[in-house]
Amino acid sequence: MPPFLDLAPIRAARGELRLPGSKSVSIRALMLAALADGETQLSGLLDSDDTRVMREALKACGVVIEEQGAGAWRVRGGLQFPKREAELFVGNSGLSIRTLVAVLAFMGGHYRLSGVPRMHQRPIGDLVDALRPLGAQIHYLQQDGYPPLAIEPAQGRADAPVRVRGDASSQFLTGILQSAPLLARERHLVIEVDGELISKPYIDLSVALMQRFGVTVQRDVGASGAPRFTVPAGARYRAPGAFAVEGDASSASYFLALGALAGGPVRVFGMGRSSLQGDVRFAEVMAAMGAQLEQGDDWTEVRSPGLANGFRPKAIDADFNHIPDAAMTVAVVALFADGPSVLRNIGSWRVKETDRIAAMAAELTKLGAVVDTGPDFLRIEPPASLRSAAIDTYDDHRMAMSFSLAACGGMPLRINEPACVAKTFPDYFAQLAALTEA
Ligand SMILES: O=C(O)C1=C[C@@H](OP(=O)(O)O)[C@@H](O)[C@H](O)C1
Ligand SMILES: C=C(OP(=O)(O)O)C(=O)O
Repeated sequence: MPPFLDLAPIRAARGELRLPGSKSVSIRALMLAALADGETQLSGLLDSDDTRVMREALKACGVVIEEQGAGAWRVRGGLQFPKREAELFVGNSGLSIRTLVAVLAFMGGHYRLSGVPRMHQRPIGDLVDALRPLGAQIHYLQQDGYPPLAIEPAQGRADAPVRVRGDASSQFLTGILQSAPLLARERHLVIEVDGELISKPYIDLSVALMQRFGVTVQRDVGASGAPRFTVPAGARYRAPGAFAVEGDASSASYFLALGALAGGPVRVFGMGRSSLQGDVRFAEVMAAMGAQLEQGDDWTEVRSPGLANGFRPKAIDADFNHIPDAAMTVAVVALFADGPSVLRNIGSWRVKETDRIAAMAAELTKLGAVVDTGPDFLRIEPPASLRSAAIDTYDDHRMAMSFSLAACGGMPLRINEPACVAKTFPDYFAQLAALTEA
């Protein structure tokens, strides 16, 4: 891809799209299939940078993963990975490194995990701190609390409940949950969250997928009032035979927003009422902002009169902790709203692909918005009319995808370094072009 992409003003958009597979479901399904007794036939798996690093990491651990056609992979699993020594590169996939570390800590081998420079600035200390009392031998290779890491075989184990913090990322808890069958061999495993838990729907997704692979997680509330999870002794993953990955609800958000801004109707297939991902709730945000929404089990459609016909989204002031990824799309839709919008409780944005609060504020400002930020919020006052700008993307796929929607503002727009969309949606711009009229 060239170093920049010039987008013509988008006057109208309509049509249908089959969504790429969900990143969150694909990466979970690869890990669970790798740990499950038997063979799993995965279909609809996302093919992108994030899923490739996960697949390659598991293969480097000796797991047999074979491609059988587009999105179709056969995984031969087992509770022990065959290779006990491996160097793993995880790019900038937070979900991959956090779930790999929790599992590999109890595999009895020697592993090293590293990523791109930004990955080495993304925190992992809360996960390591939770695993060490269980005997995990995890060493920081550069800076305490951050990758790269070295893992040695675990030694000894306290028989106490696992305590994990969940206020920087929910992925630490997801990692420990997924590794539970390695830890609950003789006794129940109890995991308690210390303090606040963010991004909760991703935990619901983890528990739902573990169930699909044969492990039931009991949920209740511990003595301190914090969420508590129990996995029974002897729990083992069983390959479900076939497993179909649903469409990506975060990727859907760009097209649903397109339907809202450019009129639509835009219908996405692969995500609807029966989806497991929390980001399906982005569709409700479009409805709250004044667009019309229709949904079936496996599809979602958004339409509106369109900006070109005088439609203005209603401003919104809400807590977006439950949909941190799709909330970036809301921030760009807010550029066109009938008043200032506030996105609250999005502090986790600061430690993702980039500092997303700072990046979002800088680029929205280039387009003419007046933006205010705090540790965990973003306030966006829309401009009377948008200025043309060259948008920097900070190697963040969601910066590139969400800002492409600003082209609905009637002016040309440049997206710098558009190739970063390869993290979760390699052909995003081709799909966008297919639905839009300049
Ligand atoms: O578990 C998951 O699949 C994810 C959890 C979220 O991260 P945090 O829990 O760090 O907010 C989300 O931003 C990420 O893209 C995917
Ligand atoms: C934050 C994201 O991913 P991860 O944490 O898995 O790198 C994302 O996809 O927006």
